[in-house]
Formats: sequence, structure tokens, C-alpha cells
Amino acid sequence: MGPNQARKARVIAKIKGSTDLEPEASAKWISVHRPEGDDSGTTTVSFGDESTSRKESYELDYCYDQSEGNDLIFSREVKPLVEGVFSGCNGTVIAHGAIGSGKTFTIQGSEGKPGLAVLAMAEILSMAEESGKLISISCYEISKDHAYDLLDPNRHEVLIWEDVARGKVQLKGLSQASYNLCCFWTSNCCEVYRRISETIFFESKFTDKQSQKMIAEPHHRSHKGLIIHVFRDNESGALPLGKMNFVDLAGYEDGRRKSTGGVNLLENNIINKSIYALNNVVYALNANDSHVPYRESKLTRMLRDSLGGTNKILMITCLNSSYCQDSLCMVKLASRSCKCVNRIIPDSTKKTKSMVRPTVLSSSSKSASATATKQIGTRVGFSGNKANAKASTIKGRKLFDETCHSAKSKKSSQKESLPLEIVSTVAEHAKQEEVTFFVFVLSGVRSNLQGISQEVESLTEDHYPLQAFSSEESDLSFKASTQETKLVDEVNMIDQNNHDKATPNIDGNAESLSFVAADPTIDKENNLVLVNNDESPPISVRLQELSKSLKLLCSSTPSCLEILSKTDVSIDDQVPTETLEPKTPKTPEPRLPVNDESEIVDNSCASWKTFSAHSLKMKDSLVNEYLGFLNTASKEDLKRLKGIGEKRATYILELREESPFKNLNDLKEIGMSDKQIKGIMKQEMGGLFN
Ligand SMILES: Nc1ncnc2c1ncn2[C@@H]1O[C@H](COP(=O)(O)OP(=O)(O)OP(=O)(O)O)[C@@H](O)[C@H]1O
Repeated sequence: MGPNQARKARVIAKIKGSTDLEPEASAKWISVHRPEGDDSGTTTVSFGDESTSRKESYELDYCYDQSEGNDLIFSREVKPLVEGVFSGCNGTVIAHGAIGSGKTFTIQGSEGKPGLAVLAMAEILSMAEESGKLISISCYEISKDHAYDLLDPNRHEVLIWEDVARGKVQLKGLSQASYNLCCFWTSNCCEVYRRISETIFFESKFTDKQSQKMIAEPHHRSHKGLIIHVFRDNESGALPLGKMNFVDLAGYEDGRRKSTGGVNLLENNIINKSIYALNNVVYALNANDSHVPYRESKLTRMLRDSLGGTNKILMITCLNSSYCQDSLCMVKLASRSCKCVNRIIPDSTKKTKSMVRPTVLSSSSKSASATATKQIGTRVGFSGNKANAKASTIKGRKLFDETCHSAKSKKSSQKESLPLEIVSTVAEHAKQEEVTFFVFVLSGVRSNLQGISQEVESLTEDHYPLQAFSSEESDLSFKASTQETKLVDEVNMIDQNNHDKATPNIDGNAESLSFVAADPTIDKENNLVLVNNDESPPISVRLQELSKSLKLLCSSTPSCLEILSKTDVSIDDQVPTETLEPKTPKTPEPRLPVNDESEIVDNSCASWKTFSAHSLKMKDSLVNEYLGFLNTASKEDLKRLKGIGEKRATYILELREESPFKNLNDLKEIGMSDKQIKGIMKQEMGGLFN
């Protein structure tokens, strides 16, 4: 293993053996190069596409080919993790890959061919018997971002309670089945397989109603996990020693390509997002990043206490032996997590000039800076669709800042590849976050940025939501995508040569924010320019404005507060992106005399609808402001909020360090119930009128 030994996660691949039903694999598609045979520190996996004569190669820690079975992978890769569990380190084996790439075969196995979990179970049972340890198991399924207990016939939902400070995760509602070793233990692996498969492992015992639901959803896909808990027995009872996790992820399928096999697109997106989230966690752990994005998916939150620290991860990318674009995407992701070991860990104590966060310029200084930066750099922009435009641009900026921050800490010898690395890292993150990412290669520095142009081109080919434009090209042509029409807006909006015209298009289909780096030397050094047109006032000012607008509205509509207090704050609501414009109350139109009774009803109905729409907007705006406040306020300010004391304020600070509060549901993570959240929001809204 050599240099990879210090890493948290080992990233390997396994090429699926061909089944009787499948054609013999095209030998040319995947080839594996192990420079030092079985002991190779890294292995190169190459993919050749005969039709396009394109060849892509990726580096991983190792790749097992068709002839190498689960037994070999177990003894070389998993057994050391199992042994670690008995000395207190948790182990996690994750199989990911395209649909039908052999993930279940790898984790669970099939009759006569035990998978890694079955082999590990046999090993753990044997070791537990020898050392007098106790074993229990849990099985869960994550479907549409909800976790369910598979040992529970009613499949109750599992809730995750995180104790961030102590790095502990409590899985409320996940049952553990303890096994009497004497009765369960057998040295025969096939028997273990049969028992596990038939009784517990991945065999959910559905109630009739649930079975019917599953039949109605033939393509139900989910992540499935097995936890084998090991306890040591002492006088005060069984104490947890370590646990071994096995995760069989749902298959990856790029939803933007052709069919999704009838699978619900939303379900597919949720699955893909969680696959990316897991890969991001592995990447961050291997890169020793200070921030590990555990909170981005249910699965990573569940596995959290098995992933960090001294715990070990084995990530297996299952590869189809015949051509599969989705397999390529997966191996690319895996390789990224694997290669990051070569990154130099940023020294957080040294705050260099280049690490200064780009700041928002005033409009007067903006054009001067624009002139200064016009000749140099790459311009990037972010957007999303109408529903998530603002959130996407903010997320995009955060991604960019974080990427620049860690990349700029590199040694100067690596500077040449910096823009390229930043662009491709942001692009990958943007894809995972479903943020549209633009790259403008500016005049004057084209030759310096040739690499970026090529990289962007290749990323675009691979269906990244990333578009590349060059201001040297009069025809801003770009690859067709589902957002083509929106992109045209974006191009006009942040056209490099018309910088001064750049205005965020909040009312249009899409919104884009761009940012200007405060220090032009940063631009020269890195050839990267961010232009920001967002001049949002501070939260307190925004809250005041909001409060004023509300008061104005209410003075013109006496029942406003009453109605507002009756409007339920749905904690499941997506926070919208529109900002609430302060409204000047208008003099009511003179009412025309009406004879028809139905007309009266219609009119009142229409104005009711208008009013309701306004109320909803106000509610959403307030929720939005509230969340923004949670994400930015100091501890003292947080404590001024209703229902937030010292403990919750501390908790909020800890949680938002990891990822910002995105909706009111996130407040559950600080121990609030739905009812409490609603109550607090009502109090906050009502408080504006005191
Ligand atoms: N190494 C192998 N040798 C022989 N058959 C295999 C191998 N790997 C997988 N298979 C077979 O290929 C088929 C698909 O495999 P499997 O169900 O494990 O894929 P999967 O990736 O889990 O699929 P999904 O994405 O649908 O969950 C199964 O019939 C399985 O038995």
C-alpha cells in the first residue's frame, strides 16, 4: 500500500465478471495496468471507446479484474478492517457503481459465492467466539433520503441524532438483533450466507400494504446497509467496541441521458446526489480537509462516526465489463478521491495574501476594478433554475471560495496548474450540487489558459452542467443542454466585454451572481476573476426593511397579522429565491357597482388569491431571512432569537460550520420538534409587530 497507508479511505475498483446472460465483455474497453504487479501502490484503469477511439485513464489504489473473486478481495482488503474493529476502529466497505455493475454481488454475494459482508460476518463471528465478544447486527435502507429499519416488519423510519461535539451518531429507531453465537455460528460460509440473506440481510419483511406499494413501484431503488456491532462484555454490561459497516449503494445513472428505465427522475437525482455526497466525504477525508461535508446526505450523516478519525474505509467502484458511460463517471469520481492524497495540506495558520476572500465592491469601485481585470483571467459564474437560482449562486460562490482557499495554499511550484485545478474542482462540485457553472476564458490570456479551455471542453462532453465561453469568439456557441434558453440569458448578463451592463436577472428565468476579487494581484497570479453584482445589505438592515414592509402592508390591510398568524409555516417548504420588494400601499381602485352576485364572489376570490400569494411570499421571505440569520449571526445575536438559549446557540454555530442551515427542517438537528419550530416562527413573525 505504501504511500496510501496513511489515508482514511482506500479506493479500489472491481470489474464485474460476465454472466451467462450477458455477451462476452469487450476486452478492449477496460484494461488494467499494475506497474508493480499485485503490490502496486496505484493502478491505472484505462477505458477505450472503439467507436470514438477515445481513451481515458484513471488512477486508483487497485483494480481487481474479472478473474479475481470476492475471496481475494476479502483477504486483501476487508480482513484488515475486520481486525481493526476488534481493536476499536470502525470499518466501512462501500460498493458504488452504475446500475447492474455487481455491487450486490460484491457485498452480499450469491448462493455459493459469498460476498464481502458474508465473509466478514463469518470472520467476525469466529473472532468474537475466540475473544468472548458479543455481536449484534442492524440493517437499514435509505430510500428517497429517508432511512428505514429493515429488521422492523413495519419498516419504521430511522432518525439521526448527531452529537457533533463528541463525534457520535445515534440512530433512533434502528433495531439491533443480537445473536447467540452458538446457535448462529457455523464455519460454513454458504450457511452464513443463507441465514443472513433469508433472515436479515437486505430482506425487508414488508407488511402487506408495503409489499403492495413496492409492487406498484417496480423500479424502487435504494441504498442498503448492514452494521455488525461488536461489544466487549464487562461487569457493567456490554460496551460497544467497534462496528463494521457494509453499504450497497443504489446504482448510479445519469438522469440527463436517455431513459431512466422508468425510474422516477426525482428518486434518481436523490440517489445520485447521495453518491456524490459520499464521494465528497471520502475525498475530504483523504485530502485531510478541515471541513468534511457529512451533512450533505442522510447516508453520510448515518455513517459519520465510522468515517472520520482513525476509522477505515474501503470504497469499491464496481465496473461493468462492457461499455458503460455511467461506469466512467463513477471511476472518475473515485479516482478524484484517491488522487487527492497528493495534495498538499493547507497550513491554516499561514494566512497569505492570496487567501483573502474576495469581497464585494461598491458600484463605483466596481467599474475601475473591471477595467483592471478586463485583460486577464477566467470569469466564472453560477446559476440554477428559477426555483433555486439564488441558493445556487450562493452555493456556487461558497464552492469557489473554498476551492480557491485550499488550492491557493499550494506550493508555488504547482501554480501553473492552479486555474485549471480550481475550475475543474469547482465544476465537479457544481455538478454534484446541481449548480450551473460557467467559465469565460477572457481575452489576452487565452494561451495561458489553453488547459482550461480543453478541460472545460472535456467536462462539458461528460455532461457536466458547465459551459465554457470565450470572449474572443463572436459566436458564443455552446453545447446544447436542458437549460439552453436560460443560458442565453446568462451569457448576455455576464458577458465579459460588457461588464458594466452586468446585472443580476432576478426576475428572469435564471439569476447569476458573479464576484470580483478584491485584490487584483490575486487575479494576475491565478488568472481567475469573480465578479460580484450582489450588494445585499447586512442581515439586520434586511430584517428591518422586511419588518417595515410588513407593517406597511398591515396598515393597509387590517387583517394581515391575523391571517399571517393563521398561515401555517410549513417546515418542508423549499425556501424560495425571490426577495421581497418593499411595497407601497396603493389607493384602492374605485369599486364599480356590481349587480351580479357571482361577480362579487369572483372578485373577492381573486383578491383573496392575490393576498394569499403575498402572504406566502412574506412567509417565505421571513423564513429565508431567518435561515440567513442562523447562518451568519454571532452567538449573542442567536440567543436573542425566540427559543434559542446558550446550548442551542452553541449547537447552531457547530452545525453551520459543517454546512449552512438550508430549511427549517434543519432545526430538528438542534433538538427541536416540528411543533416547536412552528411555534418559534410564529413568535418571531408576531414579534415584528410589537
Ligand atoms: N463477478 C460476477 N460474476 C458473475 N456474475 C456477476 C458478477 N457480478 C455480478 N454478477 C451478476 O450480475 C447481475 C447484476 O449484479 P448485481 O445485482 O450485483 O448488480 P448491482 O450493481 O447490485 O445492480 P443494481 O444497481 O441494480 O443494484 C446479477 O445477476 C449478478 O449475479
